[in-house]
Amino acid sequence: MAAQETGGVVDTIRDREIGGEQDHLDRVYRRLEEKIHEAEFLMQDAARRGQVGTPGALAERDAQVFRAGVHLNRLNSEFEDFLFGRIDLLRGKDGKKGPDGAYTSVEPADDAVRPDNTAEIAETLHIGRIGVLDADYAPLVIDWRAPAAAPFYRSTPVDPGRVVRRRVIRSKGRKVLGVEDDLMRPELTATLGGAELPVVGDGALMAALGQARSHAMRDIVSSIQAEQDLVIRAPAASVTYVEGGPGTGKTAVALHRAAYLLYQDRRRYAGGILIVSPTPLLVAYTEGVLPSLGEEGQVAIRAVGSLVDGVEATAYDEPAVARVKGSSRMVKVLRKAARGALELGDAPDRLRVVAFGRRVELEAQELQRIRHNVLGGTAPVNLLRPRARRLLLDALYAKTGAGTRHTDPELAAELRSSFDEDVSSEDSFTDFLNAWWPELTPRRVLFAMADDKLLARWSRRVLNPGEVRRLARSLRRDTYSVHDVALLDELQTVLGAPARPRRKREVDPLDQLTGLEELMPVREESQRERAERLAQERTEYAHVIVDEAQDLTPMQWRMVGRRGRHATWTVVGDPAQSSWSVPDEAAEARDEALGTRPRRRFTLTVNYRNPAEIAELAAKVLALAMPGAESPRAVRSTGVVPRFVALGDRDLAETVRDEARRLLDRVEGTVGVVVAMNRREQAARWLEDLGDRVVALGSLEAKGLEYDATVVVSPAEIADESPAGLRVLYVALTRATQQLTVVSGRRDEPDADGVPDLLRD
Ligand SMILES: Nc1ncnc2c1ncn2[C@@H]1O[C@H](COP(=O)(O)OP(=O)(O)OP(=O)(O)O)[C@@H](O)[C@H]1O
Repeated sequence: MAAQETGGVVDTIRDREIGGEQDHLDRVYRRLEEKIHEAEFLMQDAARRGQVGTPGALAERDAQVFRAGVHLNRLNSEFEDFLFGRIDLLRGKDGKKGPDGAYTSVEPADDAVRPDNTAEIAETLHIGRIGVLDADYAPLVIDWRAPAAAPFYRSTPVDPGRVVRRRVIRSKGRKVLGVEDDLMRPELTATLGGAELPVVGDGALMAALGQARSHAMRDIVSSIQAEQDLVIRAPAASVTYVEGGPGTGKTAVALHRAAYLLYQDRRRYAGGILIVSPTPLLVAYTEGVLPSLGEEGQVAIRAVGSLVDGVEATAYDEPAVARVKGSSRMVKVLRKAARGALELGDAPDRLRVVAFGRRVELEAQELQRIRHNVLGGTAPVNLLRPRARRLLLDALYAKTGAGTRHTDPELAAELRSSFDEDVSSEDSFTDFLNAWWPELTPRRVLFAMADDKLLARWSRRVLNPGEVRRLARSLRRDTYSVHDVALLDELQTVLGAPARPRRKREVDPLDQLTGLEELMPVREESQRERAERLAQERTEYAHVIVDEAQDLTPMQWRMVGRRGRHATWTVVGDPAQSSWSVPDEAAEARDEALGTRPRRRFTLTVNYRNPAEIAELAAKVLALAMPGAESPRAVRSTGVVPRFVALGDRDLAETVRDEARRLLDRVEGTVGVVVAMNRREQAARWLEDLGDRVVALGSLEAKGLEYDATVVVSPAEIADESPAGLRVLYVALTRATQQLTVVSGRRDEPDADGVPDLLRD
């Protein structure tokens, strides 16, 4: 027996407690199996009814297929740690139960604790990824998002509510591996079924934080902290605004909030949740979290460079160009360019048609006047084409003099309509219109802006000559940059989508039911097609979550704003990590995107990522980057101080390789090497043969990511990259969960210990 082998009383208690949880988990799985059989039976029954074919039977079949499909889909998903928590509670103030079968009151009854500080546990709840009721509707597992699960996250020794003991259960598949307890009321002697309530382990949070990191973020569902839980469960009305320093869990909280909102109101969020992330790397790092929480389908995680369909931009502009492209001054330039690009078609300078048997012409000046007239308003350029066509016909008709020849209005109207019909079917007219008022695409206009002379004309009094030159040059590249995407999106609005005949949707009887995104095996293919079509057609979302919001430029805010005009929002960010150099301008664009919706503000204060030793070093840069800003409190310390390395007589490549190799030997998980943006290709080559645990990153790509260990290469180079360089350096220094090495380049002026000038006291 394990208890005898190790010989400790503690281990005996631990084993007994693990055994108890194992019994519970076994009951849960037995119940899940029953539910799966039930669902399978329903599916078969539905299939039989389908053959009857009367309308009533078909409708009932659809409803049954739907319900059974939902069950099967949920139950068939194998979760690593399906059941992860438990709370033992005192009797509540009232005896009322909620829909999940648990008592609702948060506060204990006045007499729940006896005068001698003893109490009886009145209710035990197990918390898991989905809710499971037993055959008598008693809760076997409470969904982590249900109100009854909130005390699992909210209870603290200062404000324990009814919770006496909070337990995190670690399991793999069907086997319970361990338990970790926290006592919320250590002063109490509580009993459960007559026996004293035991306490095992020393805290689940620390165990989670110390684990090695991989290239995929893990969910934090078993260790969400109270201040984070308040954000996750904040009501969805209007704007939830969250600030917090590096590592305070903003990204994790945003993802868990998406899952929570879907649970709360699936029907409302069938309109889709959009999560905007700064880089494809962060998308890849975080996209597994929602599926692990049992949510897929309704949430789109998109990098800010991939928000426009058909474009996946990863290239970065040099800071001076990015500053122009991101600025709201571009709105004016783009409006002018969209109108100016009309003139670039190869239309002849006169329009000549044959009507009523003779030639009718419009001269260049007349055409110019018509164009000017049509463009008078602010309507989208492509949508003005029908108006341009009509004014051309008006002018041609006036030239024929036919309008004055007939006084009978009916006859005149008939004549006019046959004129319109004849002329507009003439090739000479349609060819002219196509060239003179071409259907413009955002790409075509942006391409036209790559011409210095044209751009100078369109940006007169908005951009200076140096800005024009740099912008035009950057647009001559053959790939789009991340900042170009917001320009393309703005142009789409300025141009308007050309009118297309609407595709008629086939009628789907299941449309009347909610939650269809939870796939049903029998209809899997058509459901997927439907989801894809919906995603393609979707240009607006019911809820928009912006991660790393401090980095959005004004033009990007406009782009994101258009996707959530009627949405509620969750905006998470940290001004101290902003890589955008004109924060006031971005704040203005953000306020415009969010409109006048009221904001509920939250601040996260605890750094769960960096050990205190690394956080302390980063705080020095924070003091330079944003004097007076407060660092979040690091929750743990490892005793390993950051290492400083100067080049000496070795070169940078060799030094960085050696340091990366050294860290690979010291940590189990990943190593990130952060360099200035213009060194990223070079750094990738340095690390080529060190395996896939190590990654080279440009400073801007490090956003939001984390590694067991990091090498930050030449702080001075990173800081000098742009006006926001110190804040970017702050980001780079806060990526490690265990160890940090700083390599100084020539520019860093390291002291005798290798500490670069920027990081000295
Ligand atoms: N309650 C928690 N329990 C366990 N781990 C947590 C908790 N909160 C945060 N973490 C972990 O801390 C790390 C940092 O979280 P996250 O990336 O969400 O922070 P962030 O505020 O977005 O950071 P940054 O601003 O630097 O991008 C992650 O590994 C996350 O899993």
